[in-house]
Amino acid sequence: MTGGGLFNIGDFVPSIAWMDLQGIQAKMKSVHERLDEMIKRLLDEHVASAAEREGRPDFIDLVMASKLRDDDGETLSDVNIRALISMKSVHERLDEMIKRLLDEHAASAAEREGRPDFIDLVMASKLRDDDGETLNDVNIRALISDMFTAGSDTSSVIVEWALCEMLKNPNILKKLQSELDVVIGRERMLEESDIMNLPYLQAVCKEALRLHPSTPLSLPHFSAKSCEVNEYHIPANTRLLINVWAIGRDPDVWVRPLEFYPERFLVGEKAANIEPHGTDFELIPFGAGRRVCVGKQAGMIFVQYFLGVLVHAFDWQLPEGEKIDMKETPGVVVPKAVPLKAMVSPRLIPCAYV
Ligand code: HEM
Repeated sequence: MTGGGLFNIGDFVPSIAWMDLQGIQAKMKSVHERLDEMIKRLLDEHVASAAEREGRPDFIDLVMASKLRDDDGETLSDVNIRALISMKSVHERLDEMIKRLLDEHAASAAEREGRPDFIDLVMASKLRDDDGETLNDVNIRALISDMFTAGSDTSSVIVEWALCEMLKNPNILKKLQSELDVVIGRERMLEESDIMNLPYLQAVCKEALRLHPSTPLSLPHFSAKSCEVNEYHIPANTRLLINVWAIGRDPDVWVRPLEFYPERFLVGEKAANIEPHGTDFELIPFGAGRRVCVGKQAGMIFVQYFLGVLVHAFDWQLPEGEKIDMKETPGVVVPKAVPLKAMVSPRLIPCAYV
């Protein structure tokens, strides 16, 4: 999974792909060969134990049987079957984890009496079918799986970048902590409902998304047909990348573009009305248009909530002699090359942490 997300120059400049300059293709090939060997061994063991399953075929027996069937003219080859098993095992582990989470969630329903959370609402919608469409258990687990895969790293890298920017600019950190103290106080933790009363926290998060968008080249798009965009001709079947990172640093759009300056998003400033939801093209960390991130609202809440809690509940300091290295490391999501190391100390009353 990590290899699949690496930035492979050959994917973007196909004429030099054969050189495999970073050795990524060779590495991926060797990983696949090892996985394929392992699955071959598994399949051999499976064949050897066929007698034990007599009359109780499992998934692999059924897939193997389908290899022999070709009423629709399509059959699975040995390679297809091994690829299917490799993806299936990853999905099965994630699915098992989500099933356990849902069981735990159901067991603690009484504690949430009158305060339904996201899962309670999704589960309730399973029973509603006024528009003729309902979610089944598999749909719900897939939705939660999407939240884990598409929503975890994308949110956590922004929080880390924002903390680094603030540790480099302690006045911003102090200003944010004072806003949190005035609005929430020091006797309880931040709650999601506080976010709308915290304009400086919102501005800090937008500024982090501007300078450090989680997916700097968005996700690749593909032109099914040829089209014209802003007088540029885009041929059919072309892979398109949008440089969100460069748009966020464009000096024609942003005043002091390279500076971490959250105030630019406050009332009265030039960027006060710019929102990152895909309608203002100067700031599109979630993409825009038909394929805009479906989790953009959730993503904004995750980032604002996690950052807000961390900054409100703790004082942050760099260890003696530690310097922040702001280098990025390539990937679909761009984290810091050197993870942030910091020391935290509590700043709320002790019972607020329970
Ligand atoms: C700060 C957090 C997040 C960021 C920065 C982010 C960013 C993005 C971006 C740039 C895209 C591609 C948009 C395009 O193709 O133009 C995308 C797509 C997507 N995101 Fe997110 N995302 C975040 C959180 C989430 C969360 C929490 C979820 C799930 C609940 C999610 C689910 C998805 C899905 C399913 C797509 C594919 C949409 C499609 O192709 O139609 N994302 N995201």
